[in-house]
Amino acid sequence: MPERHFIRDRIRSVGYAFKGAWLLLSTEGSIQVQAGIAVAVTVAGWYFRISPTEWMVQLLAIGMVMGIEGVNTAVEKLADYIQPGHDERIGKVKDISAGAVLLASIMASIAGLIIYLPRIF
Ligand SMILES: Nc1ncnc2c1ncn2[C@@H]1O[C@H](COP(=O)(O)OP(=O)(O)OP(=O)(O)O)[C@@H](O)[C@H]1O
Repeated sequence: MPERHFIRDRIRSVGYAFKGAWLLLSTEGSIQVQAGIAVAVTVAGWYFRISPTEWMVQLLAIGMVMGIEGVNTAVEKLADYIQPGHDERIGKVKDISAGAVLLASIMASIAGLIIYLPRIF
């Protein structure tokens, strides 16, 4: 029964993904800081009664930053496994991966300023 296998395999994949998300959140300092910021802006969203559109932007920004941080963490771990010693190419791969997190974080911060600055000042 290929359909049954398909569904069972998808459920198993979601289980692995939850396991990975928990591993990320419980062991990685960078994502824990981002999770803390996510909680803070969620509280701010309730406090300032932001609009449904602003909620969508905020939630997408949180997901974008934390998602890219997760991929960056995976790239770093894979890089360390492939090359535990010093290697210029590995350094570049890690820099680019960290740069992706930085770009997402800058854009998310600007979106946050657009939402909250008019409410604070
Ligand atoms: N094997 C390596 N070869 C060359 N340069 C490296 C190597 N590992 C790390 N680097 C350089 O050091 C920087 C930091 O790497 P590191 O793996 O410590 O990342 P990090 O962002 O500090 O990660 P974390 O704090 O989550 O462990 C990289 O962006 C890269 O420039």
